[in-house]
Amino acid sequence: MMATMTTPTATRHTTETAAPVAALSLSDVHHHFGRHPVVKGVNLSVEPGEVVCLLGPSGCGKTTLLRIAAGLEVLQEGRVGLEGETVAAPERRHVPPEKRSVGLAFQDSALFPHLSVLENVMFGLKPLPVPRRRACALERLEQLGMADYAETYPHMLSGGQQQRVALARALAPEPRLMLLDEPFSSLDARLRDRIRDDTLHVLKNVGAATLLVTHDPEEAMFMADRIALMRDGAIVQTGTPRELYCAPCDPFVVTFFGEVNELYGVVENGEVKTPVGTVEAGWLPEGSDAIVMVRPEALRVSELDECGLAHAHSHVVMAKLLGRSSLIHLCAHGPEGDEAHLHARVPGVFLPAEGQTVDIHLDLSQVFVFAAPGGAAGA
Ligand SMILES: Nc1ncnc2c1ncn2[C@@H]1O[C@H](COP(=O)(O)OP(=O)(O)OP(=O)(O)O)[C@@H](O)[C@H]1O
Repeated sequence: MMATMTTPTATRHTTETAAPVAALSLSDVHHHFGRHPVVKGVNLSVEPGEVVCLLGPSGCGKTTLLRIAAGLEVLQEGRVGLEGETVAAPERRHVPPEKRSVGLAFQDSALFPHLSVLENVMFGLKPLPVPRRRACALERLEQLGMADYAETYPHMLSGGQQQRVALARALAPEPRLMLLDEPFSSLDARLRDRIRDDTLHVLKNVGAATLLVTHDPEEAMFMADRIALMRDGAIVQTGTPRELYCAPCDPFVVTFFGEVNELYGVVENGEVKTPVGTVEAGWLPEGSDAIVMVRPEALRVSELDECGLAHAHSHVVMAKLLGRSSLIHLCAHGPEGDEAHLHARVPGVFLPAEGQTVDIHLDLSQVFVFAAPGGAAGA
C-alpha cells in the first residue's frame, strides 16, 4: 500500500543562474548506511515536464536516492537542487520534505484511514476553496478510475485501489515534481497496464517533472522520456529508452532488458565469427576475447524446404508457443562445424516442428559485442 504527500512551495534561499533550470538535480550524491555505501556519486537531473525512470535491480539504491531527493533521508554528500534552489547540502542546508513542493507516492506509506477517498485527495489542496478542492479531487479520481469510490473509506478498498487513490492524491495539487516509488507494484497485470497509461497521461497533462523508481524494464520503457539504469549504487547509463535498448554501454545493460544469447569468440581482422554469422568488432584489440550478445528477437528463423540431416544443419530442438510470441530452441551449426544452443523469439504463429532444419539470419541491430568479462573466450 502507498500514500502520498504534496507540500507547498519551498521558500527560496539560494538561487543559481544556470539555464534551463532542472526541476530536480542531484549532483555527486553519496550515501551510506553505517559502513555500507549505498549511493556512490550519482549525478542526475529531471527537466521540467520530463518523466525519468530510475531503474535497477533490488537493493541497488533507487529508493534511497528518491528519499534523498524528497528530503526523507538527510543528504550526506553532494547536492540536491529543486528548480535551481539548493534544498540539500551537507551541514549547510536541509529543506524538510513538507517544504519541497513535491508530490510523493511511496509503497510503504498509507492513506489517512479516517478520511474518505475524496477527503484524502482533497487533503493536499487545502489552500483552495472547498468547491474547487472537491471538483479537482473528483477529476483526478475520475482519471484514475476511482470516482465511484469517492465516499468510500480506505479500509474498504483493495491494495490496488488504495494505490490509485494515493496517486490521485499526489497528483491533485499539480506539483512541479513527482517522486514515485514502484507506484504500480501491487496491481495485477491488466490493471497495471491501464493505470500506468492513465498515470502517464495525467503526468503529461499536468506537465509535472517526475522521477519514478522501478525494477521493471518494460515499465521504465513505457513511462520514461529518459531512463537512468543503476547498479550497485551508481548509474551505469542514462538515455532515452531507445538509447538504452539499442545502444547499451555494457553487458549489464543488455541483460537487464531481457534474456540474451551469449556467444564467445576471438577478434580476428576486426571481426568475431559465431555459428550464426560474423559480427564487426573493430574497436576491440586484435586477438582479444569478445562476448557477442544476441537478443532472441535478433534471430530470424526460416524453415528449409529440402530435408537435410538435422545434425548437420541448424535445426529446431524445441518450440513453445507463449501467446504473442513463440520461443524456439535452436541448435545452430556454423560453417566451420561450430555449434551453439540459442533461443529465438518469433511471432507466435510460427511454430516449427522439432528437428525441422532452418536457416538463421542475424538482425545486427540487436547484436552487441563487448570485451569478454575477464577476457575468457569460450568461457
Ligand atoms: N534505513 C536503512 N538502514 C540500513 N540499510 C538500509 C536502509 N535503507 C536501505 N538500506 C540498504 O541499502 C541498500 C539499498 O536499498 P534501497 O531500498 O535504496 O534499494 P532499492 O534499489 O530501492 O531496492 P528495492 O527495489 O528492493 O526497493 C540495500 O542494501 C538496503 O538493505
